[in-house]
Amino acid sequence: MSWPSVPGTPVTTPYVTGNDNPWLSLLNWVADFLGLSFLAPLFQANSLAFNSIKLFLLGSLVETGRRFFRWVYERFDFFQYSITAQFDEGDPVYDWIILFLTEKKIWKRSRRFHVTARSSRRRWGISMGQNGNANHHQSSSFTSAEYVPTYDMAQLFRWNSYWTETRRTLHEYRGGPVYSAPGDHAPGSRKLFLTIYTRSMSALSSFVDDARELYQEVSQPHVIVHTIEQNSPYLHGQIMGNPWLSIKNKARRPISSIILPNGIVQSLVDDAKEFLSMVDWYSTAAIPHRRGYLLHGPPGTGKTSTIYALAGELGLEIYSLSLASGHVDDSFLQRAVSSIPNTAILLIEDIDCAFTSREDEEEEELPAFPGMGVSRTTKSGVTLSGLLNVLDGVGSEEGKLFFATTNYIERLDPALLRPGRIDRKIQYKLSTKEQAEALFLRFYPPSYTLTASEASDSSITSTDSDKTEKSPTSVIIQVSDQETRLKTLASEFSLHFPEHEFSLAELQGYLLSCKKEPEIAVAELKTWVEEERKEKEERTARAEERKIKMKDKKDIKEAAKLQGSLQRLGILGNSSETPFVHVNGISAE
Ligand SMILES: Nc1ncnc2c1ncn2[C@@H]1O[C@H](COP(=O)(O)OP(=O)(O)OP(=O)(O)O)[C@@H](O)[C@H]1O
Repeated sequence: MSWPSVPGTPVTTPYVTGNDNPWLSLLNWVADFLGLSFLAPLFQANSLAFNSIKLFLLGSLVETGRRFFRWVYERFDFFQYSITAQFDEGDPVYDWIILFLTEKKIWKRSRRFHVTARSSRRRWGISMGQNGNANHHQSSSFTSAEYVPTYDMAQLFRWNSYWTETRRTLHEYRGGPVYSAPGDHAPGSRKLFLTIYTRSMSALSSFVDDARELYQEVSQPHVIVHTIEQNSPYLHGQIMGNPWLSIKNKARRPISSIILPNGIVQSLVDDAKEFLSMVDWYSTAAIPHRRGYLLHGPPGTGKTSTIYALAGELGLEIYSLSLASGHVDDSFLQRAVSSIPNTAILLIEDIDCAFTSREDEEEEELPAFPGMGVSRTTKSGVTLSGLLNVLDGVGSEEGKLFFATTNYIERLDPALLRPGRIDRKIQYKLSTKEQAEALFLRFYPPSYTLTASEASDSSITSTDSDKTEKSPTSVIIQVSDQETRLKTLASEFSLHFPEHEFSLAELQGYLLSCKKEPEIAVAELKTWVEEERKEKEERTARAEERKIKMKDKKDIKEAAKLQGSLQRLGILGNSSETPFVHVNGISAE
């Protein structure tokens, strides 16, 4: 093969003619073309330079071809035979998919597991039975460990007759790669990639739908609570993204277990249900689709419990945020709220902690309710205007229920309380007699409670006669007798219970001390009340004492400041002549 000579270039005689070697001919021609014919002597057949250049050219050709095919593949649908989706941790869909993978036993080929003790934190792990069999969901075992597949290697499986592949990325954060289990707290974000080998987009959406349905089914007995951990790098602004990484499963609490007077709970449930069902009305009336509730009152009166029970009743997930941390600032709050999915509950507990005025700081040593002890003020990085912007902003719309709780409603700015931000305020009070009676009856269900004779016999060693089987009729008569007895005891209990003095949480604590013995609970109520009163009085006295001390310290500081100013102005003589400042027996120079 011979290559044409380049016009205008002197014809040189190649050191070796390329007649018998097309590569050599090509090289000589290229060298001539570029005016580098002086390199021709290097191009000898089988020389090192010749072979290297040949390899280089071959590699370049292959790489160019690969890039060209990739370019064509990416631009023309016809060649594409897979769909890849990315799911980011913190987003609810990520959880749906991880659960789905666990349920479909994709983990079976996994060779890496993150093993932890089982807790309320949700990880979608597998607990192994003694025989090595795996259960996917939370089993009742308290002690079992949880095996969470890391999904760090690509896993190929069949789903609905499609070949599907999943892979989780290894994320890097501060000097090194870190693997962590799904649903776990870890620095940095994790991503899950799902590839379905099909051209049909509907395959992906039905995969996600299947995963969502399974998630809803599995989550039903729980209320899911999303929180942000205190040491989260998201919180400290090191990483941007969805910060709701800590997820907890709480046992669902029936709404009927919340004991409040005057049908408050039912009216709250009706209100929230109506709100959720009126999306169209809100959009027609051009009103942002959100609703705010403030639950206020003494601690232990059931504010948080009401919100959790309501979330269970409505099937909503809770995104709970504390503004008390100094690390939460306006921009973080904005980011956190805007990454909450539509139709969810945003809960801010103890909202008063965020903004404490100077007067409040001085007042803070005073207990808000008798015997409550001193309140502590926590500084937050969130400003009132930052919070108002978030509540009014785009991220807070779209079916969001906003709940805030506080023990100090008087500390809240009126701007926060205006309708549109807080639409309903519900006051919680210390327990009434009716609440105490209802709690008593809830505490002693007839089937769990010892009959009077059993209670008195409980100390006697059991004999064979105890084990004699009772007929069903006698059991029914016993249970109904027991009910009557418990009702009588409950009304006696409420008769001796002092109204509006104790919270239901306090009463619950007392009843827990005599779990199965209602008679004892009634008999010892008076003693408990007296002891509690004494303790509360002591606590209040201590708080008062502390308050007086604080006030004195403040007065001394101010007096010393005034004295200094007077000295500087020459109104008082030098320090040796200066009288001491005395306040309540405490003195300062
Ligand atoms: N009204 C109530 N109905 C049923 N249980 C209640 C009620 N009030 C308190 N409890 C019980 O007392 C405990 C504490 O209640 P909860 O945390 O809801 O009080 P809270 O008002 O939110 O307190 P805090 O203001 O300190 O956050 C819970 O275990 C709950 O079961």
